[in-house]
Amino acid sequence: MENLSDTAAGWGERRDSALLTDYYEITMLYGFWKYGRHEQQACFEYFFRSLPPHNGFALSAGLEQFLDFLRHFAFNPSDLAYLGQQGFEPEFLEYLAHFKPDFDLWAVPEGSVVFPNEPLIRVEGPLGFLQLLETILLNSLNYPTLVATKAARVCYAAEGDPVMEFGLRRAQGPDGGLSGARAAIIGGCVGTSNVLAGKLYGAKILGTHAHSWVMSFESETEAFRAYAKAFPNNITLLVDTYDPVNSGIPNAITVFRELRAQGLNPRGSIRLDSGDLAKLSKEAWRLFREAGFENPSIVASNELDEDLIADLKRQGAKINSWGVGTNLITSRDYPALGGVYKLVAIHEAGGWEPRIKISGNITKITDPGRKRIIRYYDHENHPLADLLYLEGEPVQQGRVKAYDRENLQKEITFRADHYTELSQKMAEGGKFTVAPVSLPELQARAQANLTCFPDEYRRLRYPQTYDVFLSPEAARVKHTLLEANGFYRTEAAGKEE
Ligand SMILES: Nc1ncnc2c1ncn2[C@@H]1O[C@H](COP(=O)(O)OP(=O)(O)OP(=O)(O)O)[C@@H](O)[C@H]1O
Ligand SMILES: O=P(O)(O)OC[C@H]1O[C@H](OP(=O)(O)OP(=O)(O)O)[C@H](O)[C@@H]1O
Ligand SMILES: O=C(O)c1cccnc1
Repeated sequence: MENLSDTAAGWGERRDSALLTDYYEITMLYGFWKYGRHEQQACFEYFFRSLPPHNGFALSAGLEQFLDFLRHFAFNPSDLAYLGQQGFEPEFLEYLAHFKPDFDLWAVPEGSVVFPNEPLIRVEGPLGFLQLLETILLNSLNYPTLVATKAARVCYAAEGDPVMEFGLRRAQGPDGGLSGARAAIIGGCVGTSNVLAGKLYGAKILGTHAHSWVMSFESETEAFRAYAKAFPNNITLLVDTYDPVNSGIPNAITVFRELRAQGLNPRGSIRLDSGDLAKLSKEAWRLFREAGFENPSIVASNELDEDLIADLKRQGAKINSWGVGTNLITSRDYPALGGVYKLVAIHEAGGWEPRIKISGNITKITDPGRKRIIRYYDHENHPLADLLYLEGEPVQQGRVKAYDRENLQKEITFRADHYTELSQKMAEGGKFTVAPVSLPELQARAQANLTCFPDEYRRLRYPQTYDVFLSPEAARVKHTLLEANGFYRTEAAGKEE
């Protein structure tokens, strides 16, 4: 197996990633090619239908990984040989060998606050190629968006205290550990314990030490002293291997005092990883202050999540730094974002024709047409609502008329001060028109976007629902297609005579 490369996103450069797809994408591509339909222009959009429970928003992430995949997309000779063994004919393999991706792409930048049913990516190009993109696009976006969203909640609960991402050891495989760490940083974590994520993405690497370090020495003090000698300027001592109050904390204080006696100026930093974190942190705070350490750093870890952190805050815990692993990187309470990729328009002789997917479940009926997302704000720059406009439709200003996605009869009007467009054009004719953005910039962007939203959308329980509406033209087209597909027709009751 090849190693991950050391470029910004890494795994996109694997030479066999064109096969990282579901088999049916390739059989459909074959079918389109066989019937000469593969070059027909189509438009697909990526969106998710619902937020994780209790979430008022999501934070987009993973786009760079998808773009990296696209930048390197190619079928290599061994991929083609493998597909040949599966029975695909040589002419098809020849077509794949010279596959030149040609597409236009619009996307909401990473680190944006987004909501259900918004087209986070819109891609236009040959039907065959766009179909092939479905699986890898969903795979690239769904998980990072979930983890970035979770991280934003965890950091919100921590009220500005630094949160370190500690999840690699319990992540879903090496790639979960990597893309999860990247997403956690976008969501607000100050750094990660994942060293490769530091190298690949420029994430800050951070850490303390394990219980095994202490257990490997004859005494706890000896262990602390040895660690302090190796890293005199920056240590956090893990104090719960034996007995935090009677042993770990006093021994850590002894070692920090020794550093002081050597002329150093340690803040005094410990990690608590078990027991009653509120009670122990208060006790540690008191003992450090009595020993003349005015502002000790008290790190907590142990199966933390946003609810537990909020609860510890409520209890007045004297914790000022958090290490969060498993629950964040696995998004344990909601392990998959159900993002989907749907055909919304197809280019026929007369131009673009919108397409709709009908469902008995009204929330699953798609919004037809090639769309843009417009976010409206009030005069204090607080977002009011997002509207999905059709491409080419004029954007309303001032008094805005909008329609409920599921009940098109319902018209909503509101007054807006200004608006922004969320999606940006990122590729034209298969060529990328934007450069990758650094991880610190993505984190800063996410923070700025999040703080635009008032607390009621961000609180951890029963957040206010943010509205996503259809524009007048998007609603009209949806209504027309629903009508054409018999959606409003009701079956006559009773039997025919
Ligand atoms: N004050 C507190 N309020 C609420 N939850 C807490 C508090 N202190 C700790 N917890 C959480 O309770 C859970 C259980 O922690 P606890 O230390 O009892 O078990 P443990 O991990 O098995 O400990 P040990 O390693 O000593 O066996 C953890 O998720 C921990 O973060
Ligand atoms: O609880 P999480 O949120 O997943 O955070 C990471 C956990 O991983 C480590 O424990 P582990 O028992 O693996 O190793 P240790 O000996 O260093 O404690 C660490 O001490 C945390 O408890
Ligand atoms: O550095 C740490 O303290 C750390 C790293 C990974 C998992 N748990 C803790």
